[in-house]
Amino acid sequence: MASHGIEIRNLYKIFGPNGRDYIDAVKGGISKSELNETHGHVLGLKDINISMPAGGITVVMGLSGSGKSTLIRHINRLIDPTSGEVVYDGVDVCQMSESELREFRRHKTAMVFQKFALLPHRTVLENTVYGLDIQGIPRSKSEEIGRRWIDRVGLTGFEQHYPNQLSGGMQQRVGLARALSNDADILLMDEAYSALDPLIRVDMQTVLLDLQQELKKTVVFITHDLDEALRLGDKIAILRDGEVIQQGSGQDIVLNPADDYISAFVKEVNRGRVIRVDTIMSPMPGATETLLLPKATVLETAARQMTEAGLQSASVVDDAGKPIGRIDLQQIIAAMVTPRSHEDTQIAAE
Ligand SMILES: Nc1ncnc2c1ncn2[C@@H]1O[C@H](COP(=O)(O)OP(=O)(O)OP(=O)(O)O)[C@@H](O)[C@H]1O
Repeated sequence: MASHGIEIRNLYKIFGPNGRDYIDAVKGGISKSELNETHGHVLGLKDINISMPAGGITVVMGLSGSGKSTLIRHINRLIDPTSGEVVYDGVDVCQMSESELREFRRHKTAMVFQKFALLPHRTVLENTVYGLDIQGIPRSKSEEIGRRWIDRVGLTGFEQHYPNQLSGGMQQRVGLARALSNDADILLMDEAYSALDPLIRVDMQTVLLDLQQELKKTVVFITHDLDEALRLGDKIAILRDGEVIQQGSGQDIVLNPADDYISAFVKEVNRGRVIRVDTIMSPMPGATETLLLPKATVLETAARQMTEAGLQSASVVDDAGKPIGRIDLQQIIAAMVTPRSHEDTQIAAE
């Protein structure tokens, strides 16, 4: 099944009985607090425009209350917009009839929740095939599908266990197996890993990245954690007070934060795990070095390989293996150090 992207266009959500009446005021720049205090309505989303690539992971990031859940719930229309479009495969989800929407939700989308939402009296296998049961797929067929996904998320041997016999990470694996078993193109993950312990969380990120290599679903992943966003996101959109304040690749965001708010977020990031060698190399056709690094290699990996090989420099090659540039350790170290902020420079000058 070919994946399709999701186009969010001019999406507004104003919570309250007469949301539409305040669209012009919101377009005119009324603040969230003024809309609430003066008119008793809550600005959920303001003019959201995001292209979510087919077969890629789009991460929506922001602090509590920034509008992440409101946004993801528009994609399967658990929330109706005040205005705007959510286009999937040429069709605006917001204009679908009840029956079209039911089909869309059932066959094109799957959700993974933070609290797993597993049924306590059902086994791992029964939970995994729950969606298939609802679709009326015969048990013999659904169990075959369910067992396959249980195996893919690393839970073989636990089919007959109940959720309370499993750790949090294992329960989330069941949540993922259940979501994958209906073969939906769109995977919606709302803070799916936020309740997990840090190491388990990184494990689950790896599970998703490994599966995604092959499945290439259109994934929308909500998080408030920048490290998670950078690890998972082919694209990241950062929300604040219902607005997108920056979107792009993790590297774009780390290298060119749009404002002080995002600068503060990215300050603590390990730049060596985000910045790629082709971003900082000196362009130079023709291999001059013995070590060849693929262009998407991140700086930390490049530095490790160069150090292990006892080399000061390497050639950077494109996807076809053709040399396109050269990089040395000095460049890598310079790029890995966070630039001084305006404040630091001022303190140093005093
Ligand atoms: N049904 C509702 N009625 C009124 N206001 C709402 C409703 N749902 C959400 N909001 C408001 O919309 C804004 C965005 O909320 P949302 O839950 O989408 O944020 P979030 O980024 O997902 O936060 P969190 O990380 O805490 O879940 C908040 O100000 C919230 O209070």
